[in-house]
Amino acid sequence: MSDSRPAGPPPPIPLTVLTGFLGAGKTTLLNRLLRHEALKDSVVIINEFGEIGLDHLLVERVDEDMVLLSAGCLCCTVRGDLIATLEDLLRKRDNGRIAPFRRVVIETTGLADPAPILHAVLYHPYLSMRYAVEGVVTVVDAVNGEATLDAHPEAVRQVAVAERLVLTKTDLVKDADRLERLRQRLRRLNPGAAILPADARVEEIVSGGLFDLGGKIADVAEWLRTEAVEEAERRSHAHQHGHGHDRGHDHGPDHAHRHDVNRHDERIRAFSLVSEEPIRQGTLDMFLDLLRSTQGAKLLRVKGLVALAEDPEHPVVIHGVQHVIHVPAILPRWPSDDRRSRLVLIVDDLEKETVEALWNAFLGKPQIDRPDAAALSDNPLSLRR
Ligand SMILES: Nc1nc2c(ncn2[C@@H]2O[C@H](COP(=O)(O)OP(=O)(O)OP(=O)(O)O)[C@@H](O)[C@H]2O)c(=O)[nH]1
Repeated sequence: MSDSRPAGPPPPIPLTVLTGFLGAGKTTLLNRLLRHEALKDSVVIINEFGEIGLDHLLVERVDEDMVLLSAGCLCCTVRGDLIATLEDLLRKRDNGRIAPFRRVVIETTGLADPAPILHAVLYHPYLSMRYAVEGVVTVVDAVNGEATLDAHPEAVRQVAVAERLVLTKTDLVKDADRLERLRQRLRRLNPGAAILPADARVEEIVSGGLFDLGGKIADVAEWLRTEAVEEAERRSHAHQHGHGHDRGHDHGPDHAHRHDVNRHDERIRAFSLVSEEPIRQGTLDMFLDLLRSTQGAKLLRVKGLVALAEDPEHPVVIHGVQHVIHVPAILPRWPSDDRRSRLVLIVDDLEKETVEALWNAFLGKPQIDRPDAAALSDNPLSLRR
């Protein structure tokens, strides 16, 4: 029997989460994004508490839950379950009841933690095949940003999990030092995220991630940004071991903050783990599994590019949020000459040494007074602090 349908699953649909604190400028940015050709056939999902002023955009009702935006995008409001909404969209798309949208943008409410939204997709066996979570874009208001970060841990987490940070309202801040202080704080919270101006090109804001608009692998090195994380680690390390003698150090306006461990964002840090040698699949799985099960709540974000010993030519992309670690893609080739396995972790109140000890133990790197991999797998609680 002949079957003319193309073999294999359809390419995954890129999904972007747009977040940012109340009034930061999410809707303003979204409106600009949706006017761009690249986002024309998008679906926008807005959760029920989102006070988004869509009236001027609406032209036509598609069904009771959806409206067609003038930009050629569909918009729906999540009243209940996000998973059900994402499934329903696929069903309607697959049976031709709605146009074959090319991207989903989820705009969260200002107080939302974006992690559960990423979980909903990454953890779901079917949705994780059909949607490609491209990442989180977090809008930060330059006027209120510092005060918001001080007062609201949700805002700190929104910054920490982002792939890209868009700084709005810089036109209202005349004090360049103040702006630089905010930028430095954002860089400390999430050194791997690009900080973009509010008028950045649309392609930079939505497509600098793991997947391009056609669902293909895009610039993974940019997505990972390990160099930025390593540089931030070096600076922080140099800072702790002598004041101001490293080249990157300055005693700028943020200096005093670095020693104030009571600030919520002092608990959040980013670091990288590197291996020069390819890693066996089983070892990687065990490491990630143990990390996830023992430290999941403290893992805000895990990203990585790993050379597997079984197939070193095709690096594996690791993508995780808290206790969910997902392997979305095996790349057809290395994105650059750097073929080291690299993991970038953004953690809340977790010491690098704890994770590094686990990593080294699994990779068989000898350490003083540390158990080896066998001891760890025999007693998975042995490294918990
Ligand atoms: N001056 C200036 N104003 C901006 C900028 N971006 C947004 N705004 C203004 O900030 C206000 C809030 O913007 P919104 O886009 O509604 O913010 P939001 O994050 O969607 O707000 P909520 O949905 O209530 O959380 C509006 O009055 C915007 O016009 C900017 O870059 N510069």
